[in-house]
Amino acid sequence: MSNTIYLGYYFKVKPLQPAVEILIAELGYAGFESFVETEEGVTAYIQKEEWNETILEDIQILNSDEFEITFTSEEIEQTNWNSEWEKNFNPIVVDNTCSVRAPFHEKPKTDFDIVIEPKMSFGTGHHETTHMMIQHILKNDFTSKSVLDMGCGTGVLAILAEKKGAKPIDAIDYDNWCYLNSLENVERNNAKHITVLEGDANLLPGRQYDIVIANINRNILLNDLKTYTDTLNENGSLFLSGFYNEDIPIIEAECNKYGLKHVETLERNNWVALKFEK
Ligand SMILES: C[S@@+](CC[C@H](N)C(=O)[O-])C[C@H]1O[C@@H](n2cnc3c(N)ncnc32)[C@H](O)[C@@H]1O
Repeated sequence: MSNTIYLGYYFKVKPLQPAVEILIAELGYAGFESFVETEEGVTAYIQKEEWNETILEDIQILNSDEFEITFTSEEIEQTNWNSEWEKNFNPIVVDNTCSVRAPFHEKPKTDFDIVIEPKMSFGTGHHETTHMMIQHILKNDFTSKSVLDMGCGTGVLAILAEKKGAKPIDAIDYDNWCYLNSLENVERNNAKHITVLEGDANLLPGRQYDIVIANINRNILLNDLKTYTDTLNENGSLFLSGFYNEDIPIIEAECNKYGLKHVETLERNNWVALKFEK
């Protein structure tokens, strides 16, 4: 997947309405391509190659006496999953059973149909790890199981878990963008049993689940495995991905330390997704 350099602009707007709406409209005309509304205003992103010094001069509301608007900016490197998707154009179909598609795709004839607008969040099914986690969810019984989707990205796995009958479901991501994107996608898919939370493993003490799903990366998983295990009910299942075949021994050893048994492995292009049982 290609990475793109974006400029992120963090606008503080007083009073908030209707200024934020006008600002977003003007920024959109000026070439900014995604927006996240915040408590103080809006964060807007533009590709660096689209940027030129005069762009902000055309944003009339910035010179208005009615509103007080200040901003800071920074350069960030992001994968724009929407443009990856537009390049590929096809929905992702996993095992002829689950499709993950953008709103502009036609509805495929699959048992499970998930509509995602990923913006900058990870989780369209293009990536091997998401694909394999979808396969695990499809193959396992989620009916009436309580589920944690840790590192939810777009919320795609939590949404599929709900479609497979799981409830209640917590979907957690420490990234504000992913948190907001998951909220949008949960609503877009009419999911009723998913609570989206912004945060990390620190939110877990006191919560219990039948199934924990975490597609993150090797180091974060190793660091947080003990907390995931504590949060898992007896006889519960843990699905892990975000690492390579050669990482299996270290992940397995850490899981064994907490009494988890490795029961299944999926592999795609050297990426793996493992199932453990407590
Ligand atoms: C590889 S993506 C997976 C997204 C989605 N679950 C999927 O399977 O496609 C990993 C996600 O984990 C989030 N993440 C990374 N470290 C985290 C942490 N310590 N706690 C919570 N979320 C984290 C990232 O923001 C990212 O959205």
